[in-house]
Amino acid sequence: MLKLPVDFLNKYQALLGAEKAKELFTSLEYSPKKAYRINSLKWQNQVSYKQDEPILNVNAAFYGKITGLDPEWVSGTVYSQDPAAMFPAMIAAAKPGERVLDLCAAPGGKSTALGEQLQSQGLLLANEISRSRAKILRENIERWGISNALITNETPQKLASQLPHFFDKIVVDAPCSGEGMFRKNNEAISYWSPDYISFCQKRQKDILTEAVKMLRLGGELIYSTCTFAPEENEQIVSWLVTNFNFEILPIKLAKIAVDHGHPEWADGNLLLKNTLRFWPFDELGEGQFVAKLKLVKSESQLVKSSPKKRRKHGTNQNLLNKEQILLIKKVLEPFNLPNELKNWSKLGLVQNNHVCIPAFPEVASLHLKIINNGIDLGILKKKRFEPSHQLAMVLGQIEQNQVINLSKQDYLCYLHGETVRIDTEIRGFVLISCHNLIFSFGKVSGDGILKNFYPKGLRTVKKGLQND
Ligand SMILES: C[S@@+](CC[C@H](N)C(=O)[O-])C[C@H]1O[C@@H](n2cnc3c(N)ncnc32)[C@H](O)[C@@H]1O
Repeated sequence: MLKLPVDFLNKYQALLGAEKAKELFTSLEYSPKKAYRINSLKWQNQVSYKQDEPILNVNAAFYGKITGLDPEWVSGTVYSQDPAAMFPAMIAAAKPGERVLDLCAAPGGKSTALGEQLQSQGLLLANEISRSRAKILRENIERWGISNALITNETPQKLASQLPHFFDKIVVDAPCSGEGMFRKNNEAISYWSPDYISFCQKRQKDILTEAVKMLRLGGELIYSTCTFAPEENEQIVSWLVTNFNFEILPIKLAKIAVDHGHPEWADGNLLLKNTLRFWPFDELGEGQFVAKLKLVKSESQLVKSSPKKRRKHGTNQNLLNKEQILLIKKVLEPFNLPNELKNWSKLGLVQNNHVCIPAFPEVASLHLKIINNGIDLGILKKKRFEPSHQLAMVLGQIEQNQVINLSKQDYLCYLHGETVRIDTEIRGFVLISCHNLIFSFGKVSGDGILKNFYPKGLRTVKKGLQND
């Protein structure tokens, strides 16, 4: 049985009334319902998981449990996510060509969905303040096959100083007191106190103050948390409306009943009813709050509505020369290229022998900690080119011919970093799949040995294999 803090129990009894509060406390005792999304960027879309319980309103999302060793996950075909947490990105509804910022992005649940919505057109800036979490964010965005993401490891303040009025949409999935996580992660209970809620509220205001600076006039801000606390939800939205020129937009959901924001828990603004509240007792997932706001015009903001002119610096990045193009072409020739790769020879830039197609070329003149910019194509070595893991994941978006499909046994050995013996006429770089889901590059030598190109940092430990 969960040991909930007395202040927490009293607070929600007062807010919800005894009966609803009891429903809430009881629901926190149940196991969370697992769910996953299928990646529409990947052509296969063939997954072995059951798809008979869809999450209404969210594209290609279903209740069900997936595991991190399955080819579906390793190939970036599915992403495990709490069902309610799928809604903020769905509500953001990014359109191809837009500039979208996911300001608090790791591990990447929202970013992967936003990248999918953009369909490789426009820009997704996925930012994460924590270095270690930014690394996980990169892995997830890479696995998903997204080619137009700039991944940064910055504070909101630093980003805002470089990119004023720049984005069409900004998602702030804010760090919060995590009351919605209580049943998933009991540790969240130990952090809880009224003071912690105040601390979170202050941090949310700080983050949002910077987010607003980066939004263009008419742009949309999607604010979400996974907590129930009105201080971090309705009261934050009221604060945004009072201090900046925001309008709270209605959110339409079909065929499901969710609770709405409670004006009486903030300043009484009736438009707070436009916001959404997912409670665990709704059985739509963990706790989640979502608001969609539009930055409407005001005289003061009109003055500074265009992106800041940037000084040109030497970027130290060069276009590909003829010799480099030939080396890369030799490797890419056997593969079918998705649209965003078709102009690689013109768009590719080289820096310290690394070749990339930047999602945001101008970023070189900014002062930001960049984790990845667009597609890392690979690395130029002495008279040869070695393709990157990210390239394999982007190529996996469309049907390929130069593929070796491994048995489940060989697949598990490959994930562990072993070389595998295979019977094939193909030589050189190949895409590697299991259940026809592409998850890596490999290289076949003359004696039928498949050299392992699965990145060392992603390899599984032997223990995982034995348990399978
Ligand atoms: C709720 S999580 C984001 C989850 C993510 N959007 C997803 O869907 O996978 C909040 C993130 O905010 C980050 N964060 C913490 N403090 C922050 C701050 N002061 N400014 C910006 N981000 C912060 C945390 O490291 C964490 O990764």
